[in-house]
Amino acid sequence: MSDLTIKRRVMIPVRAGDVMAEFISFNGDDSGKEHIGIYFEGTKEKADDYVPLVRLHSECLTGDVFGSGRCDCGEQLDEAIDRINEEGGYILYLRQEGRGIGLYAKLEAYALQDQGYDTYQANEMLHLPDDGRDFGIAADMLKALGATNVRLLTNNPDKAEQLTLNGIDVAELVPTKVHVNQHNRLYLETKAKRKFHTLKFDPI
Ligand SMILES: Nc1nc2c(ncn2[C@@H]2O[C@H](COP(=O)(O)OP(=O)(O)OP(=O)(O)O)[C@@H](O)[C@H]2O)c(=O)[nH]1
Ligand SMILES: [Zn+2]
Repeated sequence: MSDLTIKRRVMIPVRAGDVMAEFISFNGDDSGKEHIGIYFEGTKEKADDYVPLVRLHSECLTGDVFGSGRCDCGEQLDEAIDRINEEGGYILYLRQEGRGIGLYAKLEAYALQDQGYDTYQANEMLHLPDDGRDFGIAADMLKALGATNVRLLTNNPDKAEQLTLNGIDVAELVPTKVHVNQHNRLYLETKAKRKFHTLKFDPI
């Protein structure tokens, strides 16, 4: 049973005012992480069998804020805003930087990747989990929001599995586009190879 409740909903015009988004804080998360829910009403008319489109987005300061080419996070966040603003639903912005190891440790991992280790090996070299995220908190947030039946925007099967195990019905898996460039190709290929992300690549 989830102990999370909604604390506050505040409307914020994002994308220079082009998109209205409601930022939602929660009571009851003792991690102190300040995970945030973001609701988009949707610009498209909703069908009778409408199910909200949901993106669980793990924080990535380098990608989300600075548009780093080493990963695909910034592009995926933009894509999620575009699609969810159109269809209606939620982005859960989870403060799980570096797949849960934190920003400083992610920079250590990047330094090891520059020496030839892959993204998961680099975490292991630092004696850290290759993916330290727990999506149970996302399930609790969805329950607090009353969104227990969702369409999930992801290529990561682990997100759907963890939501399902925690009582959320994932009605559909909606893949994101593959945002590949010369810097992040190995990062993306490694996700597909090691963690079974559903990514189909075209040659650059
Ligand atoms: N440790 C580590 N974390 C990374 C690296 N590159 C990106 N990340 C983190 O990986 C996370 C990516 O999160 P998401 O985009 O939500 O999820 P995903 O698991 O890639 O799955 P999708 O839903 O398919 O995008 C962010 O927290 C990034 O900071 C890396 O090389 N090492
Ligand atoms: Zn990133």
